[in-house]
Parts: sequence; structure tokens; C-alpha cells
Amino acid sequence: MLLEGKTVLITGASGGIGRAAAIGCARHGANVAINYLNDREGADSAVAEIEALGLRAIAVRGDVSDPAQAPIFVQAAVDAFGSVDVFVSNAGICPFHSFLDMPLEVLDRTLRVNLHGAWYMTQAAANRMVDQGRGGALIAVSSISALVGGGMQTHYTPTKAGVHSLMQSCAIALGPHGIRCNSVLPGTIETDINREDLADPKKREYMAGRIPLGRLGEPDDLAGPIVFLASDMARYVTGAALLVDGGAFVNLQ
Ligand SMILES: NC(=O)C1=CN([C@@H]2O[C@H](COP(=O)(O)OP(=O)(O)OC[C@H]3O[C@@H](n4cnc5c(N)ncnc54)[C@H](OP(=O)(O)O)[C@@H]3O)[C@@H](O)[C@H]2O)C=CC1
Ligand SMILES: C[C@H](O)[C@@H]1OC(=O)[C@H](O)[C@@H]1O
Repeated sequence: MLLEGKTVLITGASGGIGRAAAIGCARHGANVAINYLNDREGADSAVAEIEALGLRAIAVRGDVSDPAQAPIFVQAAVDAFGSVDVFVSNAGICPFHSFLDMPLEVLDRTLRVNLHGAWYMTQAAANRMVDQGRGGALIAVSSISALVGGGMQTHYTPTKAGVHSLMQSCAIALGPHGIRCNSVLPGTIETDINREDLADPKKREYMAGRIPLGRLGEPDDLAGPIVFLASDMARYVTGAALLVDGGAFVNLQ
């Protein structure tokens, strides 16, 4: 049990990586506050799964791109569990689109959810941790796409580089408060975000073929790395980026 007695907050935890991380943290003894936007059923089922493990969980609806939602989410977690020990900034979107004709609304929404949303939520969680005076851990779900490009992701990849950069700067700003700030960089993980993209058999075969470990990722592949970075096992790790990609990034030839 690496997170016994801790309170973990995760944005976008109604499905995919966030949901797997929420359940992974509960398996290690944490109570979990789950933020979601549209998928009430997914959020409720994550809460039920955590409760079945004997831990506590709440689901709080809110759009991370709205700055007013950040203090509301943090306060809801404090009201329910009394503290904020770990915050995982995970909520994100990736509406695949070509560059030259990118509608401004698609660009704007992607930046607002993935980057502004991460910033607002991280700041609110950090303020609470500083007030508590006993440190904490912030983790951003960045991406292999922080390091490499995507022709249909020109609006998205800068946000993933951005959230890792946010963790690096926060590591400096918050280190004196004992708050560690790190990123995980998933490769291609099968979730709703890429269901349509990977429905193309050629694309799927190409993406899977790039991976030395021989398969696309599943959401639960991120649970262990996130629990590790959240826990005291990583007590001297801050400003780091942990690739979780089955080896895709290093696979040149
Ligand atoms: N899958 C992959 O290959 C990779 C994913 N990532 C990153 O992982 C993170 C999670 O993605 P993944 O699990 O794959 O995708 P999913 O689409 O499965 O999950 C996305 C989650 O984000 C939530 N969400 C979306 N927009 C908002 C918003 N405005 N406010 C609050 N919650 C929101 C969704 O909530 P709801 O459904 O309730 O609306 C959902 O819970 C993203 O940041 C993504 O960039 C990084 C690298 C690879
Ligand atoms: C959504 C994509 O399949 C996924 O998102 C990322 O961040 C990865 O790099 C993949 O491109």
C-alpha cells in the first residue's frame, strides 16, 4: 500500500487513463476525488469500483477550462476527505485535424482544456498543499507527443509539451514547499480519445508496429507509474518526465 491515508484528486477520471489511475491509487489505499465533464455514468462507476475496494470516492462535475471550477473541485475533495495530498492533471482532448485549415475554435478549445485547464487545476491544488504545509505530489499526464510531432495534432502536441513544462517550472516554484511535480508521457494508449483514429486498420497497424513491446498501451499501464510518482517511493523525484510508451520513442530502426 503506497498511498495509504492519502487523498488523490484526478481530472478527467470518468474514463480512460484517468479512471485507471483513480482505481490504481485506491488499490494502494487512497481516497479519490474524480473530476469529469460529460460521462456521469463513467464517473459513478469509477466511484462504485473504488468503494468496492473499501476506499472512499466522490465524483465532481466540472469543465477544467473554466477557472472557477478548480477551487470548487479542490474544496469538494477537502470537504469529503479533509486534505489534498496528490493531484493528477489528466483531463484532455485530441480532436485530430489537419493544420492548414484548422478552425480557430478547435485550436482554442484544445488549448483551453489541455493547457489552461491543467494550469488552473494545478494552481488550486498547489495552493491547498502549501496551506496544509506538509508537501504533496503533482503529476501531469503529458505525452510522448511532448517530444515528437503529429501532422494532425499541431494544436495538441504543444499542449502536451506545455503541461510537462508546467511541471518543470512548478518543481522549482514548489520544491521549497516539499511539493514534487512530475509528468508521465504515455505513448499510444487505447481509449476513447483515439478510438476513431485507430479504427483505421492501417493506422492501427503502423502505430502498433512502432512499439518494441509489441502492443498498444492500455489505460492500466499508466496506473503503476502514476502511483509510483505519487508515492514516497519517488520522494527525491521532481521535474522528471516518465515515458510510458512500450519503447515507441526510442524505436528509430
Ligand atoms: N490515449 C492516448 O494514447 C494518450 C493520452 N494522453 C493523455 O491522457 C489524458 C487522458 O486521455 P485518455 O484517457 O486517453 O482519453 P479519454 O477520452 O478516454 O478520457 C478523457 C477524459 O478527460 C475528460 N475531459 C475532457 N474534457 C474535459 C473538460 N473540459 N473538463 C473535464 N474533464 C474533461 C473526459 O471526461 P468526460 O468523458 O466525462 O467528458 C474523460 O474523463 C489526456 O490528457 C491525453 O492527452 C497522452 C498520451 C497518449
Ligand atoms: C490521441 C492520440 O492517439 C495519442 O495522444 C497522444 O498524446 C499520443 O501521442 C497519441 O498520438
